Amino acid sequence: MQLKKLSLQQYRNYERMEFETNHMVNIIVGPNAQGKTNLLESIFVLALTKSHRTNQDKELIRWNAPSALLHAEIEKKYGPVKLDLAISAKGKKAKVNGLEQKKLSNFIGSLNVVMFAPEDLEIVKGSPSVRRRFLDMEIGQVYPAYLYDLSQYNKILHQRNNYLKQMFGSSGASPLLEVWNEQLAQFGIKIMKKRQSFIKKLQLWAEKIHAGITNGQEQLQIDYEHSLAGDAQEDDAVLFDQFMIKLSQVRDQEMRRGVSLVGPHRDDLRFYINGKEVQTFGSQGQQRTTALSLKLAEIELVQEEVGEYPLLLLDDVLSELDHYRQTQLIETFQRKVQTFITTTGIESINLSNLEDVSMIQVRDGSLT
Ligand SMILES: Nc1ncnc2c1ncn2[C@@H]1O[C@H](COP(=O)(O)OP(=O)(O)OP(=O)(O)O)[C@@H](O)[C@H]1O
Repeated sequence: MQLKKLSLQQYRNYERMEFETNHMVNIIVGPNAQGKTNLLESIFVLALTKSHRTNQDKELIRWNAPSALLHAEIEKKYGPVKLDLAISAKGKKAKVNGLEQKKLSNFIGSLNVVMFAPEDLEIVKGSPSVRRRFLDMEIGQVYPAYLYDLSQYNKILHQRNNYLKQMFGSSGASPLLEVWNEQLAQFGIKIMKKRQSFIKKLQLWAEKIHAGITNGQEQLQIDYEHSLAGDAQEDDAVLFDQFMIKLSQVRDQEMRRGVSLVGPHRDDLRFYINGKEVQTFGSQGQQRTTALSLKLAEIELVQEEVGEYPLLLLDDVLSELDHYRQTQLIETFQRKVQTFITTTGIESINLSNLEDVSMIQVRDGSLT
């Protein structure tokens, strides 16, 4: 798929902006704090209705403005698609080809993007919540129904935690807790199964791509860590039983602590290079390459699942890669994946291998 047109109104530092492109590689150049990341972020928001860098939607609206409007025209395999997203204090309104979508999950997936930004190093180095967010964002744009299950799970989890807090210190049977347990297990296993199958597919691509980037020197492995024993790909009935047994095992502990201790809200991912854990033993370069391999694997995975390549958004990361890795990246994707690259100076980018490039200058929320 290709982005042909993007217009923004009252979005971050853009009062009004229109941008058209027919190019596969689009380089967005400008000094710091001019709006380069804001522009990439707006494309990401049009894909997922959420920013990659904040959970606070109101930060996306230009200061002192009531709402932000985002519009994109995309060329897809089966024809053009127009997307509109309005963000205000009341919430979000989304339209596909002029038709309002009652559920945002019906809007998500119309545009697919893969963003690689400096903060993605946190997927490897940061806390488990960063990795869960990564999983949720990526799975959600390929299977929007996953987002519904996730929101149901989070609602049940929230209510169950409130109940555990009320029950704090008590012991004995609690029929209400049994009801929460069944619901938690029911939605919990849906999420775990989706995560497990996504990670298995991601692993296949990431391993291959990582070997390519490192000239065959490094083998990357991704492990899914979850609350239940064994493979989360088991039968629903088996997983349900395992979930319920685990809940009964931690019951006293949960009562004492007043929090839910079992379920996908405690999942994590582990990365290994040649058998050694990257988070603990990997160099800065290996951690960065691991994050890059994951993102590039996602591009292939989206293509496999959706039937079209997503857009690739590279926020200030190309200059961080050495010449060999820049060339690998560009040569792999430049003819098939429309790419948007931000940089403060084009001298840090190896332009010699690039084809079909457009250069856009950003100054204080305006493009030239
Ligand atoms: N809601 C908002 N309303 C108006 N301006 C905003 C809003 N949010 C952020 N900004 C402004 O946007 C600018 C930052 O833009 P952005 O993050 O896109 O910078 P950048 O060009 O990517 O810079 P860098 O090269 O430093 O990453 C800052 O000047 C910031 O004050």
